[in-house]
Formats: sequence, structure tokens, C-alpha cells
Amino acid sequence: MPDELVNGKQKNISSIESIARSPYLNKGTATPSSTRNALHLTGILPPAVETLEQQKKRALVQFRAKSSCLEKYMFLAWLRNTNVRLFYRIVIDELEEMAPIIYTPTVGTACLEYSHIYPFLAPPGVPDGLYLSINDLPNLTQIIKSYRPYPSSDSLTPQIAVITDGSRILGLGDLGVNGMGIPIGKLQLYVAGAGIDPRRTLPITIDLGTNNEKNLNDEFYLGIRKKRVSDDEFYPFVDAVLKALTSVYPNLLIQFEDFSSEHAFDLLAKYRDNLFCFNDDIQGTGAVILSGFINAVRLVEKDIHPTKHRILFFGAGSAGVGVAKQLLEFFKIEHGMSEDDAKKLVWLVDTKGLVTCDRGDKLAKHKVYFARSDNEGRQFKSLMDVIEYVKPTALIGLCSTGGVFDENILKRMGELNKNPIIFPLSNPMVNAECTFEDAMRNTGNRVIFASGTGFPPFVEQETGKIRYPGQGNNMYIFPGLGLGAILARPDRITDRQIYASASALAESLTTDEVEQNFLYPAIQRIRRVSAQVAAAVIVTSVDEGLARNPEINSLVKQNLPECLSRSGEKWQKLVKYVEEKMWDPNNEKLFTCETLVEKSKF
Ligand SMILES: NC(=O)c1ccc[n+]([C@@H]2O[C@H](COP(=O)([O-])OP(=O)(O)OC[C@H]3O[C@@H](n4cnc5c(N)ncnc54)[C@H](O)[C@@H]3O)[C@@H](O)[C@H]2O)c1
Ligand SMILES: O=C(O)C[C@H](O)C(=O)O
Ligand SMILES: [Mg+2]
Repeated sequence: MPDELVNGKQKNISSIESIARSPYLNKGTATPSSTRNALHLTGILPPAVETLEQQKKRALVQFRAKSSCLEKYMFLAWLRNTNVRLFYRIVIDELEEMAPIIYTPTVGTACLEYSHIYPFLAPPGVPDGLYLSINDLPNLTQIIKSYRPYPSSDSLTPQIAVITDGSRILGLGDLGVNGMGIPIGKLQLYVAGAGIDPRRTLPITIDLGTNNEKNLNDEFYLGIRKKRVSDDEFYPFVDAVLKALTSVYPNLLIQFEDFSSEHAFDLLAKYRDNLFCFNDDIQGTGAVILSGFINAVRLVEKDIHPTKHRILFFGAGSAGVGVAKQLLEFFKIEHGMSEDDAKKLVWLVDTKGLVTCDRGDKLAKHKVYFARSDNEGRQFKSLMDVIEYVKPTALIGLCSTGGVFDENILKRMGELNKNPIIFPLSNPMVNAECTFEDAMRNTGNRVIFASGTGFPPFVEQETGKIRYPGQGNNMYIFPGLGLGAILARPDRITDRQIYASASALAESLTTDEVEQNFLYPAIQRIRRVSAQVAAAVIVTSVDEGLARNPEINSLVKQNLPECLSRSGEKWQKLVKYVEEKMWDPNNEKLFTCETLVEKSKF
């Protein structure tokens, strides 16, 4: 037999095996009989040929029977790594039930336990994400090139990477390499919420050590066992990773996630103008909270003029400062305020109290901009003292300390305001500054509320009316922002694109949601909402002259004014175009299993 034929046959065998074993292509019990025969799966699979719906039903029964959220997380992780299509069918259809498992709060527990649950998340050979440690410095490019989450037949060039160094995972602190759960969770929302093809997502954890003693002393800890490296090593290593990534994947969008605040601000400042990237905790959170704030401001407009708000941030890290900066844009753009006047509407509090210029300590760089100088030498330490001084209309918690908006604080906010705006945004749920129930009870049900992790609805005792809390989480922004950027391909993510994402999100509520005083759209509608957010990002990048995708340019340019106003037929057409680009687990064209079998004539 000629060599080519032998090779040809070997190729067939290996491609057939890779279909049967591919977490992406295999359909498990939904594999049709003809394909089973071709793949030699008859006898390996039980005889029944099921539909995706039947598989989903069984998986849901198994999922719901799990006794803890962590077990549910592990079950879903296994499903994702063995049957991609079934996993995403379930996550997309049941997002309200699944989001708290694959994302906050359970992803927080999973990160805390990551080194303990690790081998049970994926079958051998299926990676959960890309690990790059400081020891890999000489080989970064090679490691990145060889990383294949699926067999090479279904590997595609990644379009979006979420990268963390595990140093500030949610409000849980430095978790080192255990932080891998976060890039994985974020990218699952990219797929479920914005229809990015799962094969085009790249979760990355860089390991530069950890200062978490518990991890360092844990016999099962999976990261390198040493203290975090100094900045002299940190910045060159991150730079080398980014260079290697972009040399292998030049169009890759990079989302920085859960870096400690100082590094988060520095990395953003260093790369925002020369790399296709954004920081989710600073810009994504800024945009999502701006959006909720815009809707909250509308709700209280008859009592408080928008420019008369007094906004108190409890927590002055990457998220607090990121949100505060984003809010300034709203006052400047929508209300014509000068930067100085807008800045006067914001007060920051950190562990030492109100952030002022003359507090006597050396302020971290990112706090200096908002430090107050109108305090006439007075300093305020406790939150209550600051509240008495500022008399805030809005209280925003981003301090990672659960329960600090206690009964007294909430009551006082209720006394000061007809409808106090209270956003306990820290994650996961145990770190939320207050619960929805406490906020309702202590303000006579008058609070305007959004939290980072979703709380259950509250039933008003007197009326029996059900009140739904808002979820102010960047998950409403990053999927749409990323999708829009991937489609338009601007050179960089700009402030205007971020602002457009926030304002499109604020406008995305249905009449029914507006009537119910929602601040954010229902999570079940996330794909539609992400399409609107993505379209707004696309239009802005075309208007800025930054979009490099010719198809997008020709589609948008001729209808630019209508698209910029986000109304009318042309805008709707663009949103539909974006929706049609979304990956869907039921789209057979994307699962070439049968076609490959047929072509292989085996
Ligand atoms: N809802 C969302 O979408 C979202 C997005 C990003 C971050 N977050 C959450 O925000 C929190 C903060 O993130 P970060 O990156 O800004 O973290 P960070 O650690 O950099 O900042 C925390 C800030 O809170 C202050 N602080 C801590 N304890 C305090 C206390 N008891 N009293 C007063 N101030 C206190 C610190 O001084 C610091 O300024 C985290 O819990 C994170 O999960 C939520
Ligand atoms: O991950 C989240 O749920 C939101 C945010 O990015 C965070 O760091 O808390
Ligand atoms: Mg984050």
C-alpha cells in the first residue's frame, strides 16, 4: 500500500477518534445511529438515541439533586469539559439558576477550594485554562502555541483572553493560582451571554507566587510555592506574557481581571493605548454601575436634580475609583458639568476614613484624584461620621467587607433620603455590604438597590408585593463590550466605547422592566442586551475611525447618524446582525461531526 494511503487512512482514524473524544464535537447519547457506526461507538454508548432536550432534562435532574453549590459547580465543570454543547444549552436556557453557580457567588467558593477539587473538573488531557508561571519565562511563546483546549481538529484561534494573577479574587484576596476559576467563569459568560464561540476563549492565570499563607502551607496547593515576586519582576513578566500572546494571536482581545488595585491601574495605564485590552474591574464595573446609576437617577429625578447627587463610595480600590471616574463622564456628557464640579459630587472612604488631601498619610496614586480638599482640616473616620458630614443621596459599597452597611447606616440613609440609592457591590455574597432584605426593612422598603451578587426577591409584608433587587455586576457589560470589539476590531478600547456600552445597557430595559423600576434588564435577556451593548461599541468605534473590520465599516458608515442615536430601523438591523453572529449550541453548522464522518468515507 502506498505511503500516502497509509497516512491517509491513519489521518482518518485519528480524525474519527478525535470526533468521538472531542468535548466540543461529541454528542454523547444524542449521536445518531449512522454516526455511531462510523465512529465505532455502537456498543460503547447505551442503545437509546436521545435529543439534546432529553439530555438536558436528565442533566438538570442530576444537577438539582446535588447537595451543595460546590458540587453543582463541579458537576457543571465536568459537563463543560465532556459535552460542550449540552453544557451551554443548559447554561443559556437556565441562566438565572446557573449564573450563581458558574459565577458569583459559587465561583468564589470554587476558587477557595480549587486546589482541592482540581482533578475532578476535567477528564485527563482536557485543560481548564492556560497556566503561565514565572518559571516559564523563557518558553512563553512555545507554551502558548502548544496550548490546545480541544483536539486540534476543533481548535480555533482564540478571540478573547481573560487573564488574572489571582492577587485579588472577588473580595476574597490573594488566592494565587486558585484564581483560575475566575477567567473560566467570565469566559463562560462570554459564551452564554454574548455568543462567543467557546473554542475561541482563552482563560489564563499567571503565577507569580502568592502571599496567602494558607495556600503556601496547604499540601494540595497547585501553584508555585513562594511569595509574590516584586514589581521589578512582575511588570517585565506581564510584559513578556502579553508580547508572547499577541505575537501568537495578533487580534486577541485581552481582559485584565482581578489584579490587585495598584497593578490593575498601572497595567491599564501602560497598555490601554497600545494593546487591544481593557480592565474589567475598573472599566467594566465603571460602565455597569454607571448604567444602573443612570436608571436610579431617573427614578428619583422628581425629588433630586441629577447634578445635586452626593455620592459616597465605601471602598476606594480599583472598583470604587473605576466607578467614580465613570460616573463623572455621565455628569460631564449628559449634564454639561465641568470636571471639577462633577468631581465635587464624589466622596471616597477607605480603611482610614474619608479620603482627604490633608489626612496625613501617603495616599495611593489612584485615590489622589478624588481626595477632598474642602474638609477644612476635619477628618472623618467612621462611616456614620462620614454620612453625617456628606449627607449622601447614594451609598456605594466596594470595600469587600460583608455587613458594614448595618442597621444604623441603612436607617440613617432612609432618614436622609426619600429613596436612598444603596449599592452593596462587593462579591461574593458574604462580602456584600448589606443584604437586599436588610436594605428594604431598614428603609421602609424605599431603597433603590443593586448588589454585585444577586439576592433573592423580597416580599413586602403589608402589600404582598414582590420586589426584585438589581444585580450591578460587570457581567452585563463585558460580554457585549468584548463581542462588539471582536466584531469591529478597533485598535484599542476607548473611553467613548466604554461609555457607549454603559449608556446602551441603561437603555436596554423593556417597557415592562422600566414600569417595575428595574435598574438592570432581566438576566434571561442577556443575549439581546449584549447585542445592544455590542452594537453601541461597534458604532462608536466606527465613528472614532478605529474599526478595522471592512464589513462592519460598510454596514455602519452609511447609517452612522441613525446608529449613533440608537433608534430606528438601521440600528435594529445592526443589533440583529450582531445577534446572528452569536454562537449557539443548537446550530448544527457549527458542529461538523456528521460532515466529517461523511467526508472521511470510513
Ligand atoms: N459588582 C461588580 O461588578 C464588581 C466589580 C469589581 C469589583 N467588585 C467587588 O468590589 C470589591 C473591591 O474590589 P477592588 O478591586 O476595588 O478591591 P481593593 O481591595 O483594591 O479595594 C477595597 C477598598 O476598600 C477599602 N476597605 C476595605 N475594608 C474597608 C473597611 N472595613 N472600611 C472602609 N474601607 C475599607 C480599602 O481601603 C480599599 O480602598 C471586591 O469585593 C470585588 O468583588 C464588584
Ligand atoms: O466577578 C465578579 O462577579 C465581578 C467582579 O469582576 C469582581 O471582581 O467582583
Ligand atoms: Mg473582577
